[in-house]
Amino acid sequence: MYKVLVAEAISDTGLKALYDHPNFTVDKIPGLTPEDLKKLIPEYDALIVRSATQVTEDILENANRMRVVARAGVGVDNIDVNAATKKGIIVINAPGANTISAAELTMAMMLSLARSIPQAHASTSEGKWERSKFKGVELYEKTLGVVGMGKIGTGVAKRAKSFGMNILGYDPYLTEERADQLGITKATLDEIARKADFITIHTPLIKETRGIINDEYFAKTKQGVRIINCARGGIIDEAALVRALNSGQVAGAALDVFETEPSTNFELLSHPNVIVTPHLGASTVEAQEKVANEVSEEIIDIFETQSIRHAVNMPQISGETHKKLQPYITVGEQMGELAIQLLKEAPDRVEINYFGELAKEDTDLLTRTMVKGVLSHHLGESVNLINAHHLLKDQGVTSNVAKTPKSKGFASYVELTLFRGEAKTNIGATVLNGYGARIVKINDYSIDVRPENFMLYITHHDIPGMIGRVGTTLGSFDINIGTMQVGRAGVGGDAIMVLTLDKTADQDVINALTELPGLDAAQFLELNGNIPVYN
Ligand SMILES: NC(=O)C1=CN([C@@H]2O[C@H](COP(=O)(O)OP(=O)(O)OC[C@H]3O[C@@H](n4cnc5c(N)ncnc54)[C@H](O)[C@@H]3O)[C@@H](O)[C@H]2O)C=CC1
Ligand SMILES: O=C(O)CCC(=O)C(=O)O
Repeated sequence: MYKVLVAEAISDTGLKALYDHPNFTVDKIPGLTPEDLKKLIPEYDALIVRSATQVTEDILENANRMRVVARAGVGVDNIDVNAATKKGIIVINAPGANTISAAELTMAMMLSLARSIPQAHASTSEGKWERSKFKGVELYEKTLGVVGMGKIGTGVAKRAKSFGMNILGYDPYLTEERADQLGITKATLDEIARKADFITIHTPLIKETRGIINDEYFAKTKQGVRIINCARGGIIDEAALVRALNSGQVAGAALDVFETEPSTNFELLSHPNVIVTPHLGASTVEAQEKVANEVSEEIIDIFETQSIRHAVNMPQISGETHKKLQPYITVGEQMGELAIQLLKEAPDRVEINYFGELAKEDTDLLTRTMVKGVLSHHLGESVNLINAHHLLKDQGVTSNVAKTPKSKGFASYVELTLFRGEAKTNIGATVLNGYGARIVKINDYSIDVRPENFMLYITHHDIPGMIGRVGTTLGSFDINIGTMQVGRAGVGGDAIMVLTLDKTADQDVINALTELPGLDAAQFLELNGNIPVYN
């Protein structure tokens, strides 16, 4: 049974997949104090939060069973992703599930700002009839600057276009082609300041965006600009915003998010030209069902099939790259497992060389897979694809990855070399079209082996009768040979034999083999075959 802690008010309908699953128990305990969460967390395999729970390093310190922290939403700034990575915990989110709700709230905020709807409502409900006080502006033919043209920014741009607005978009990833496609104009942040009547923020809160809208920026904006933030507090400097509102440089601000939440910045919250909501961007029935459903399904997949889709602390690769790497994933982990057994001790240096077509791809996932294979020999299940790089560094192992797009005998070829002082072992692999993955090099000998769970690695002299003697010896122990491959340096010289066996070979078998004339050493190799699947 996997235990999931839901630490916030998250849609039960969305969590249904988890509630109904026979392998999961769910405890929904919203409103835990940090101390209580820290006490409870060691019992759980997964944690689901929204934005109110701070998942800090201190809380994660005791999360020894935990494999997944799920953010039922987009922004993961309430989760210490680095601390999670160090502990090998996957952090997932639900990108896209609340895009429509956040975009619609932004439109509601913009219309409310343009027509002072909340202020007019407050006045009217007090019995006043202040028609001239609440004369607004149209959105039609106004310029909207969208800072951050990701999913929500794009959703806002599309909706604002239908109101007849001219859209300026700023995003480091926005291309001219994409802007043309959307019917908007690609702009800089300064161009938005100079030209926009409304500015809306849709970036994450990161080092680069913290305080990006500040005194200096307001000084460049059009007088009377209106500003909306339904992304994250802290992107707009609140003190600077109050100054700009007081001076009239900013005619109005609509804020769903704040530097600290719940906000106590009453100078801002109660400013007559400010509209505020308590972080409601994703608070719709639909978005809450979608985010909860998305993270529930993904948690089940991670535990049941090791399939990870939306990890924020994993390399994100395109579907196309994923398709090209997939055939190498299993053999990559096996290469690591074999190499560490052959080296017989922990490495102090790891080298990975990619050649040919593979070298043209983003191979980080495959590199992590190999490193995981190496490290799991000594570190067991505590190593995974999330913390593989981190643990390697932690163990004081240096690593180097080199890529040569020129092919090396095969269309694609990858070689893993482990070093320990003077000792070294290397394993090369490729994927043969239609035949699957093959180990094609071991310790500089050319070979052709399809890896299996039980293998035997023999070093010997290239003399007649060797293969027969090994076969007879294994037969005498009732061990069936699956495949047998021989590689040699030259006729009559040093050689290796790699066999796949139908069962394990114990020390008695190894002793019997090493007594054979011409046989130097025999080593039993085992693969665990704990191979993840990626969608
Ligand atoms: N108020 C609420 O309840 C909600 C708030 N959000 C917030 O909205 C943000 C955006 O969400 P999505 O659009 O789904 O994310 P997204 O990842 O699709 O888009 C973010 C965009 O910001 C861009 N960006 C990053 N740094 C930038 C910079 N310095 N200047 C300009 N653009 C920059 C990125 O390139 C990306 O295109 C989230 O990070 C989250 O914090 C999301 C959902 C609900
Ligand atoms: O859970 C929530 O309502 C907050 C949504 C949000 O801010 C996000 O998804 O980034």
